[in-house]
Amino acid sequence: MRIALFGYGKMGKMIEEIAKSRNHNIVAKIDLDTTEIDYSQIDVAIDFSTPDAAFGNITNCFKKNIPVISGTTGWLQQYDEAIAVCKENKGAFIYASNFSLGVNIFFELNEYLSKMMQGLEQYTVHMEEIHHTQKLDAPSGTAITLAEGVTKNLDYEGWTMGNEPKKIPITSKREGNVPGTHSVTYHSAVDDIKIKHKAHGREGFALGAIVAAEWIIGRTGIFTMKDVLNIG
Ligand SMILES: NC(=O)C1=CN([C@@H]2O[C@H](COP(=O)(O)OP(=O)(O)OC[C@H]3O[C@@H](n4cnc5c(N)ncnc54)[C@H](O)[C@@H]3O)[C@@H](O)[C@H]2O)C=CC1
Ligand SMILES: O=C(O)C1=N[C@H](C(=O)O)C[C@H](O)C1
Repeated sequence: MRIALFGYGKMGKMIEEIAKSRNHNIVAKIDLDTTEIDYSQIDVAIDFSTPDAAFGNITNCFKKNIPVISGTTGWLQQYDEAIAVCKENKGAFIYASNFSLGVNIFFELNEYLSKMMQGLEQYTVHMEEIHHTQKLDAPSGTAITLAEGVTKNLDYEGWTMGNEPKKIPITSKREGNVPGTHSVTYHSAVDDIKIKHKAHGREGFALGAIVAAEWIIGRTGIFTMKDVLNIG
């Protein structure tokens, strides 16, 4: 597979390492200093860039009929617009707030637990995410996906980083080099029920993105990691 990396930062470099170990070719590393892109050499684009850059990178690829895997978080206010461009160009797209197998299992567990909590009014839910200090967005994309999973089953109206009624509170912490830790806690007067995922590094995110890129070749449409991993 001939892969173009949009964003050659921490994730771009990790994806390069894992892609090479699976015999793929990195044909372009696009970052801030890139002046020209030869789209004709690209089988699939993998975007781990920045909230400001993602939409342009992704939609330019759709216009060149290149399938896109996007892991960049913090740009989803433009998601629907990106989907429209993808459909116009009969493109292929996977966005995931988190590509790791472990977190995708955790997403399923979170939805299952929230279903079990239906009708148990004595419990309130809150979430915490901890990441490295260079992270640009808050809360994390993964925490937002977790909150969306809970609102499918419980009577909350979205999430808040403050203290708004009826919304799921999310606490974001930025510490050292933490790759990504997420927890969901149900609190009552007598106990807490807590589920937690802790990444030990970025390898899991990068491997998931490569597996998604391998999977999307030859397909047309908008997909999720559920389709790729066949879980849930
Ligand atoms: N979905 C997932 O599984 C994961 C998502 N992420 C997300 O991926 C994104 C990148 O994360 P990191 O690699 O840790 O960040 P990073 O800051 O190390 O790398 C981002 C790179 O994008 C570059 N960039 C800026 N403007 C660009 C443009 N116009 N075109 C191409 N590149 C451009 C920056 O110069 C930088 O090198 C973040 O949004 C992060 O939240 C990170 C890990 C896992
Ligand atoms: O910025 C990061 O590092 C990460 N971002 C993603 C997110 O916002 O959820 C995924 C992972 O937690 C690492």
